[in-house]
Amino acid sequence: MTATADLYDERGDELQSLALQLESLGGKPRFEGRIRTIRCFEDNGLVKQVLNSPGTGEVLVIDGGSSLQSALMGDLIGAAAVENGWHGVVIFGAVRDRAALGMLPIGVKALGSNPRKSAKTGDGELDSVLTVGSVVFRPGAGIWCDEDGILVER
Ligand SMILES: O=C([O-])CC(=O)C(=O)O
Repeated sequence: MTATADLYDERGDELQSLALQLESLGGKPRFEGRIRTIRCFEDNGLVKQVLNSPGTGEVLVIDGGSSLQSALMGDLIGAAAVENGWHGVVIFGAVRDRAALGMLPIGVKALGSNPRKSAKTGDGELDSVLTVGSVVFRPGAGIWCDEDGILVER
């Protein structure tokens, strides 16, 4: 994968760059793909459902309202995402099972972690346009993540 810094030098303002600092918590610090999105709040029913379905080459971006009160993904959902071909998950919220997630061959970026689980009613919105940290995440747009940060197609 091209480094995000080189990609930015090539494409410049065609790309949005996320200034918000997320932690890299998956086994793959570098990942890219097409965006799918979920908006939810302290409820990961929809996240569980989507990552248990085919996501070949895609990156799920989750706007969890930046809540760190409960985890939106752990090692079981992470393993399901690997099985289903997802390239990565970017979470504006928390995960749990940090140590296990770090061993999985998938990209995970998140604000942090909390061992407390989320509700599972399935409340939330699938594939809407998200705006987080001044970056617009459109379903189908390209996203590139590495140690330097996150770039998203406009
Ligand atoms: O089920 C959950 O809420 C998340 C979790 O712990 C896992 O994915 O292992």
